[in-house]
Amino acid sequence: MRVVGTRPELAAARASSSGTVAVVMTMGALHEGHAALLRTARAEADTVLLTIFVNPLQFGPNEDFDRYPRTMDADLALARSIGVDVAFTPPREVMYPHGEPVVRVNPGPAGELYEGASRPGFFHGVLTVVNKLFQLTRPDVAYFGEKDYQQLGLIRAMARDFDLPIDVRGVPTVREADGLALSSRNRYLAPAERSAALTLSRALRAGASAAAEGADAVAAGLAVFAETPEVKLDYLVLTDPLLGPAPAHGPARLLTAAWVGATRLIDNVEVQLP
Ligand SMILES: Nc1ncnc2c1ncn2[C@@H]1O[C@H](COP(=O)(O)OP(=O)(O)OP(=O)(O)O)[C@@H](O)[C@H]1O
Ligand SMILES: CC(C)(CO)[C@@H](O)C(=O)[O-]
Ligand code: BAL
Repeated sequence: MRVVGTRPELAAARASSSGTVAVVMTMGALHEGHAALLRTARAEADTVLLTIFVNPLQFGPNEDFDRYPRTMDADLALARSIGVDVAFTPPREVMYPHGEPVVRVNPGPAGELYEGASRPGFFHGVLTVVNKLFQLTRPDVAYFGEKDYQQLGLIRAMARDFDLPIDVRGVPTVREADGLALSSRNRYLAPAERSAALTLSRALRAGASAAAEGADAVAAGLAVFAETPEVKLDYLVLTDPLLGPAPAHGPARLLTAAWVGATRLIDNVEVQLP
């Protein structure tokens, strides 16, 4: 595996890549969710490129940029064990050589909902860095997790609307045995918070079961949140698979975000409306 941190090194590594090139973008602190993306890429593409960059542009002024976990040595060891070909680990000056970008990708109205409503500017920051990393890595295919479902949808929309010749593929959410969606931010949780964090996946499962029986998915999920008042619900919404209004029948998506102590977690599940 080649580890590169500059644009010329990345360009050289990219130029010598053969066949289908896949990219997996991350902010590091890799876990089995990231590993699933990398293994899928390894199985489906000839060259696998991993990017590790904690993007300051997508963090609000009071968010956790400074304390975001950074575990580079372990990340590179995991990537090596999966057979990643190139790891791009740019410092901030390499990604943003001219300082804060003046022009940013506008995520449109869907970027103002849910995560965008709670984290103003979040999707502008995400799509801007994803667009830059697409330009720098020029992949044929890119893998993103369904755990960040709204992010996946907006990246797909950006690829379509900006005519990017990139196949954006979603990978199902990897969970702990008890249902908690893996997330780098889980490592912030104290033991009691780790138990309370199960409220998110329990509420989503309750919502999905209720919906399958023709009952109200959101009401069923809210009932679960009500049992754990120490978990502060941000949103619990039923949408169509493209994040539009919930359909009357067929596939839908139930999305949630909540605060467990000082840690904000998100999760979502597919729901079938009879
Ligand atoms: N549990 C998971 N299952 C599948 N994909 C995941 C999972 N967690 C993260 N990913 C995906 O990995 C990629 C990189 O995500 P990121 O580095 O932000 O990790 P994260 O665990 O989501 O971190 P955070 O806790 O900061 O949200 C994204 O495409 C994200 O959707
Ligand atoms: C896509 C991403 C790497 C952009 O910084 C980030 O939002 C993430 O890790 O999901
Ligand atoms: N996992 C998406 C990136 C973020 O929450 O900042």
